[in-house]
Amino acid sequence: MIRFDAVSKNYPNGTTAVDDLSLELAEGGITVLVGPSGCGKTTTLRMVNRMVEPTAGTVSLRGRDIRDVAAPELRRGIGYVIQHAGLFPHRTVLDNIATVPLLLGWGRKKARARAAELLELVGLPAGMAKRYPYQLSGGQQQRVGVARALGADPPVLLMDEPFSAVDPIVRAELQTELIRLQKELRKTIVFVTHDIDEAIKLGDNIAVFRTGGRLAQFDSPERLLADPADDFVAGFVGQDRGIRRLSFVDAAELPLREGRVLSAATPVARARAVDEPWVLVVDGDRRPLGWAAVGGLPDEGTLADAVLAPLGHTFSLAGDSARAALDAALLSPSRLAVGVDAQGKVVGVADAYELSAATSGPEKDGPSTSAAPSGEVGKQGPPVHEAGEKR
Ligand SMILES: Nc1ncnc2c1ncn2[C@@H]1O[C@H](COP(=O)(O)OP(=O)(O)OP(=O)(O)O)[C@@H](O)[C@H]1O
Repeated sequence: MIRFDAVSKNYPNGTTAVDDLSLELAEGGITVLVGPSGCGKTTTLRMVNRMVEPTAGTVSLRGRDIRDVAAPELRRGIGYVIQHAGLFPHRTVLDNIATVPLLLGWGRKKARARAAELLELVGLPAGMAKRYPYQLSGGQQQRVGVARALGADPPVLLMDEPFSAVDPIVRAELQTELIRLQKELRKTIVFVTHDIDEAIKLGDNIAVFRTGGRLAQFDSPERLLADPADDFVAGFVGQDRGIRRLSFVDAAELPLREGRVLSAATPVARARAVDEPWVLVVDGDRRPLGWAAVGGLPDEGTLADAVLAPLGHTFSLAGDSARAALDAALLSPSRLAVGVDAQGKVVGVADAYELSAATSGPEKDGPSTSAAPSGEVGKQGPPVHEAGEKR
């Protein structure tokens, strides 16, 4: 766990880069520092590995004041990834990745074996090992940068706008890759970005800074979207936060109706009795076949005789979010979304209005239950801000 206690950084020219920051970053989670240019994100990050020394206050790592640890020793436990990867141009990919193990005196063979392992871990083919950085794309270089930072398996990873220099598609791939890696590695990651969407996608917790190096809000992405602390945070989070909040609501929690789901063997008279403009027709196994417009049903027979409108997308109750459900409803001819279980069998349907009610989600003023890091907080000295707390 990384903790900032009343930390400030003032430069001799009078700039306050970070102003009285108290913050506790959860172990094994991704904390994103986000905010407009010049708000002190990089300075905050660099105070963790002593590239920048605070003017006031204390930074501690797992309960130990980092000033008590010699900088080289401290940095052995902290990987560092920067924009443009910062690879050594005259060294091969493999030697770049092996840099830290070699510095630690692992011996060439062991260091290279570790580097080959890491190359695979970050999703690059073994054939790239002998290339030089200029022979790689920007996205591949960033992957090598991540592999190099993981060289000595450090528990902490500092990432300073690592994906900012690549195009949006590669950037999305790298973000997904980082989420995959993190599931496996459980590092304590501090990630700087000025992109709120990246912050929301990656962060277990997000610290939003305002100009002048002041913390505006520290919260989980869900809470940030649901309850921004003030107009600055609301403006920074963006206009469509209502829709984006739905990404954090599990589709399994949505209210579904079963009455509008009828088997193909149902007589049309019974379908009319449902008194809804559309019914969903399913087969004997509850697999969806399509939509029947009740006004257009034949006079007699069963729903098997009806002309069905195409089903559109379904959403899965075993893994999708409410956002996928709302999308399915908006694209459906019936404006209803079809929820299926892991086997693809229909559980029920929900309309767009009911789905949008899911945005009323978590309580407005209570503390976050999903992401607040635990630990000894605020026992002495100034209050330390945990995720979920309003400033
Ligand atoms: N060595 C320095 N001397 C004087 N001022 C500095 C120094 N380093 C940073 N600053 C100032 O401190 C403030 C915070 O800088 P920092 O790089 O931490 O911001 P940032 O939020 O990471 O910005 P960006 O998103 O543009 O990278 C800025 O006003 C910057 O100009």
